Amino acid sequence: MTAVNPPAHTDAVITPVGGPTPVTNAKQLQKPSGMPVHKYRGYEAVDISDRTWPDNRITRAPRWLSTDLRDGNQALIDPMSPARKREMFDLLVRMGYKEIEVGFPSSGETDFAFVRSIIEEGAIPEDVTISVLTQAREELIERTVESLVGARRATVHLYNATAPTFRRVVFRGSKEEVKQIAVDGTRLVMEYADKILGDGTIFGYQYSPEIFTDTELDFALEVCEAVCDVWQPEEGREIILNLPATVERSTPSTHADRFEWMSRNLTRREYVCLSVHPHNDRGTAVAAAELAVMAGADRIEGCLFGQGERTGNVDLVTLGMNLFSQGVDPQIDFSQIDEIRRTSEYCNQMEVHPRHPYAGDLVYTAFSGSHQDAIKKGFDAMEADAAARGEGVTVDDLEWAVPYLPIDPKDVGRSYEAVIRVNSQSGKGGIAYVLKNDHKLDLPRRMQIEFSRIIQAKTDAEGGEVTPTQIWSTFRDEYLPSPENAWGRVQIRSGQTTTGSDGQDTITVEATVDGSDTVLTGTGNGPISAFFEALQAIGIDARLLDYTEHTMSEGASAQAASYIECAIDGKVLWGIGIDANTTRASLKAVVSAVNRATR
Ligand SMILES: CC(=O)SCCNC(=O)CCNC(=O)[C@H](O)C(C)(C)COP(=O)(O)OP(=O)(O)OC[C@H]1O[C@@H](n2cnc3c(N)ncnc32)[C@H](O)[C@@H]1OP(=O)(O)O
Ligand SMILES: CC(C)C(=O)C(=O)O
Ligand SMILES: [Mg+2]
Repeated sequence: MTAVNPPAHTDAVITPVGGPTPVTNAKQLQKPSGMPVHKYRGYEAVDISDRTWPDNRITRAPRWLSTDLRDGNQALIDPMSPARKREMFDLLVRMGYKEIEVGFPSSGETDFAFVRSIIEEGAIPEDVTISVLTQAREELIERTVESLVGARRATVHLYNATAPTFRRVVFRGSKEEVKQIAVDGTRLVMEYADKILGDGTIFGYQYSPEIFTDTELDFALEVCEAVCDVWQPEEGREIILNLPATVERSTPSTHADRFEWMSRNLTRREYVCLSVHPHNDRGTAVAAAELAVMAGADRIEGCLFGQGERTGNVDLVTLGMNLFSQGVDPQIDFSQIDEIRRTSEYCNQMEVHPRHPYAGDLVYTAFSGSHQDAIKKGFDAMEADAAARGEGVTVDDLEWAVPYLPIDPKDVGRSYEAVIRVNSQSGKGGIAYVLKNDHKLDLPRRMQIEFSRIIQAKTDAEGGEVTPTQIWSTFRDEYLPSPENAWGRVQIRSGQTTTGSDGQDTITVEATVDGSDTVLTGTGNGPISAFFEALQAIGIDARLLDYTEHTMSEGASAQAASYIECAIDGKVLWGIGIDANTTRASLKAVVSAVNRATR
């Protein structure tokens, strides 16, 4: 039998002659979109076939700069008020950022006053460098430097666009003229810093060829070199060259090629701090930053949760946590990620998406059955591994190995509560996890299956999520009805077992059966079989299929949980009993199953 491909761009569906299954070739079914692709062209690759970055590994944290208060702030619908700016600044300091871009002081009074306030109020720790951005225009540079008076460590960051369209459209100048803007700007920064700032300020300089991503590489290099000629970097006098993906335009790999090329070709490289500043227009800023570091970048600029112009700056939280999850200390404290998120949401007046990596509400939650099953097994295996390692070893001492959870949610201050949530996509593992985690009940596998069918019926009927509280109340009602809400034929009040010289157990149980007080007696080779015999007297034919028990806590008052699988009048059912005494627990489990059989 041969399937014949249909001509391209037709709706044809191939139906092999005589074949039972119609075959569709999805590729052949795709059609031109009709969108104006002719308006765009591919990004130019870099001639660097001997690239080395793919073999590099990131083994330590890069230098970080948070630009939440500048690039993040300039992109907000409502820029931060002074109070919100201060909250953000204090948060960044608490988290451990040592380089913080605090604003664009020449933009107006708000930013200028904010910079003054953190300097004058002593809010900047000794080891934190603040930086401020300016265009390469003299009056703006002067005002910018003025804002820094009294700062212990401060960097002026100067930018001008260098890409062809910007040369033509914005500056309406030649390459030489655009380079001159950067050169003159650098000189002016140095002159004003000399004039305005005293010796008490450790002064640094950063230059960004804006739109680096669309700038010819050799021209970007030429401008950076010209800027270095003015600043004269040397031992103890670094220059930060920040190569921004002002608009993200290429794959992260091409971006990395450009970084490797720049890193190789810069003279005075050892005195240059090469910095990457990716925006997220293609949705790949995180990868672009990581690959740029592999390609030689020393420093990353970004914002918490990817705030910033358009699609945002690169997300510093994801980058830091990516390192953490690989066993590399990000040197930033993310251990209270919800507090970081709340503060950031307050300052930016924008919500973090529930699926945001590491921080979203749902990112440590599994709804689906197979995920829940694997997660529960993962937690169980880690506990078993810790126990096997001996006294005092806990799960926290082991390498994290829970499926579907890239990190331990506890490490970022999350509880395990939300790890498993139950809806119509869930299976037994998730429900069993909730019972074990919240109520210390470790259900046997077949009982998990039985109870998950009960929950499944509920989710199918009602839709939506079943909360842990609802799971527990359904479980209690089904297997462990309280005396106040008792239902079923049999309720036991007390029981006694005696063992005869022949080894047989005789049981006497005071019970209420069908509403009447009764004493049931029976004999067997154990209390359970004796109880089964006693039940025969009231017409219940029960047979034990499986039995398991475990303690629920430690200490003298420990409760035990017994699980019993019985065949009762042709039905196979589980029951559970909880009691400090294991025999009583197992009798209660039998009653639980018996009552369910007739419910
Ligand atoms: C990619 C980035 O994120 S860059 C940072 C962007 N952030 C901001 O712009 C926020 C703060 N900015 C502001 O508040 C204002 O832009 C100000 C107050 C600084 C300046 O405002 P204005 O004086 O009105 O100028 P405006 O910003 O519109 O810039 C236009 C002029 O500056 C020139 N210019 C733009 N960027 C630069 C630069 N980096 N260096 C030198 N000149 C520049 C333009 O060519 C234009 O010149 P022209 O008037 O001769 O045509
Ligand atoms: C000012 C520069 C660094 C910038 O924010 C950008 O180019 O995105
Ligand atoms: Mg930017």
